[in-house]
Amino acid sequence: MNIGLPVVDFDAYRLGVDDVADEKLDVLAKELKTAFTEVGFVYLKNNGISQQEGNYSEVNHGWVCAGSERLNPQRASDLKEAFNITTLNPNVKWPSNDVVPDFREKLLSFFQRCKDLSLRVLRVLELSLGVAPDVFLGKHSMVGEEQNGTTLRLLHYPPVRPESVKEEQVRCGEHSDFGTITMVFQGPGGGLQVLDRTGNYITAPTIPGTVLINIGDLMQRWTADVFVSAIHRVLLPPAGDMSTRQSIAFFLHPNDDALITCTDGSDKYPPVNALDYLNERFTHSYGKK
Ligand SMILES: O=C(O)CCC(=O)C(=O)O
Ligand SMILES: [Fe+2]
Repeated sequence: MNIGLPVVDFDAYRLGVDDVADEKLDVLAKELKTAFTEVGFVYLKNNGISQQEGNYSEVNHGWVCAGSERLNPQRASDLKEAFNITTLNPNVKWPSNDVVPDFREKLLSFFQRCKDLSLRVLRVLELSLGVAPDVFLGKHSMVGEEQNGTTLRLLHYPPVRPESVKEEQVRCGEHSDFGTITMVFQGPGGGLQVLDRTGNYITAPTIPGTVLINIGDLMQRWTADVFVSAIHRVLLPPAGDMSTRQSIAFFLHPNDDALITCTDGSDKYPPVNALDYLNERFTHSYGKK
């Protein structure tokens, strides 16, 4: 299958592997650097998260509407709803266990797995750039706690009824992600498209057993544009296709109080507080301005 996006085999540093040889990490670092410099997206295979774990269908009941959001402010609101998990704190509100058995346990453990894998990726990215160890990891020390906005998001795109679609409305408007990196698990139908450097949208199909990882805007800024945060979107299904669409996204963010300074030592972008930066971006996409 020619998929147009790079695939990297993460087996050497998959979840559960504690002993990894430096040479193997170096190979991964080179591969991820190429992918994130040239495209901004990569499929990570043999990453340690099983297809079963990333299987959205087990958790597809009880999702709540997150209100209307438009990721491309030029368009009408995105045709989707979502359920967000931003904390591993057990004291937040969850759907009742009677209504959705195991929902909370499954999602908390999935959050933890996504956290672990994304921090592994960050370590490899530190290596790839030759920056001091901990430059990224040190600023992601509170993922899953109140002082860090990392979010696991269950996305549900309802069937599209042509008569109720507004002009220019799509499932997910053109946007780039805001944070550090994002991990995406798409349902079987795919649907995601990624803008490449030549200005064409390429299809990012679902590849079972992989997780799709992309760079967010804050990471692009942090690396002084070495890594690219690619625009992506989900259009409407073909006319007459009444299927729903589901996906899960894990948006990794730095700790709220992190000061983000270009890793190359330049002042291409002035230092910025992570929370200030992200709040500004969120305000924009919720149309609050
Ligand atoms: O639904 C998807 O596959 C991706 C959604 C997305 O890009 C986002 O919510 O940032
Ligand atoms: Fe996105």
